[in-house]
Amino acid sequence: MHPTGSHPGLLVSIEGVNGVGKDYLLQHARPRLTRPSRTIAEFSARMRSTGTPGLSQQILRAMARAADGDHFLRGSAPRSETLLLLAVKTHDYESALPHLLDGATVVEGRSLHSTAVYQSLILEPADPLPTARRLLGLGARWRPLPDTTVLVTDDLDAALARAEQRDDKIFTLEERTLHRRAEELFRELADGDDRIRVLDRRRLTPVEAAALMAQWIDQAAARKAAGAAAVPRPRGASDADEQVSS
Ligand SMILES: Nc1ncnc2c1ncn2[C@@H]1O[C@H](COP(=O)(O)OP(=O)(O)OP(=O)(O)O)[C@@H](O)[C@H]1O
Ligand SMILES: Cc1cn([C@H]2C[C@H](O)[C@@H](COP(=O)(O)O)O2)c(=O)[nH]c1=O
Repeated sequence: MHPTGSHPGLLVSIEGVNGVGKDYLLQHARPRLTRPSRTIAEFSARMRSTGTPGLSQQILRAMARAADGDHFLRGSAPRSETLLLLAVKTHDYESALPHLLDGATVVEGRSLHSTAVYQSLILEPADPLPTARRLLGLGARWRPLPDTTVLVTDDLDAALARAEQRDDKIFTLEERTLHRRAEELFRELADGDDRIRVLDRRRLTPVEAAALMAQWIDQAAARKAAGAAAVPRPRGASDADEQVSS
């Protein structure tokens, strides 16, 4: 199987370390978008949500239990955990596909780049970049990479302080180191990849940052619409999903 991503809608991901403002900026950017959009929630929001858990929530909750609350979902089986996280992101795409086929913009709060970054740091801490690229390639065999990615960056201490305040918890030194390395690795993956645009909050007010995010998504959607040929909706594509919200 080789997914081509040949759906008329735009698949966007928002990436970046905890507390950088992915969710905050997206909430302010979405009302500015000129096309209808849907969102796929970040992992933590999904694990908190109530109601009947769907497949991805069940996987994430099982992983959180096995990891005994570890912030990065680290249990004792990092390879299996990596495959499970790739399965979650594949399931997210399958859930979003009906909307993408209808031409909607779907915004993923974290996508395959997050899985590649965090899991490569866990699997190969001494030299994560080649593993991160391999994991992106592996994920892309099962679902397309996003058409465009907005990597949000900020002063790391400021970002982590916001996450700590929001969650009423303090990161350990080891967690802070992992966050710092994740920030570096996100940037390394962005270097030379024209599908990733870096939104540096240090140079922008929140209003400007949200406006720029909306502008980039609109531009990418317009490019995609100009190039996309209509594709038939596959038989059996389901409208029922639990994490894609309008
Ligand atoms: N410009 C801002 N002004 C005020 N509060 C902000 C701003 N940006 C972010 N915040 C707040 O900081 C906290 C972290 O932001 P947010 O939840 O958007 O980060 P995130 O990147 O989605 O993090 P995570 O990956 O941990 O979910 C939130 O409580 C959010 O409301
Ligand atoms: C996708 C993904 C995420 N993580 C980590 C990254 C974060 O620290 C947490 C969840 O954060 P959220 O933004 O609040 O949802 O999980 C990971 O370790 N592996 C992954 O594949």
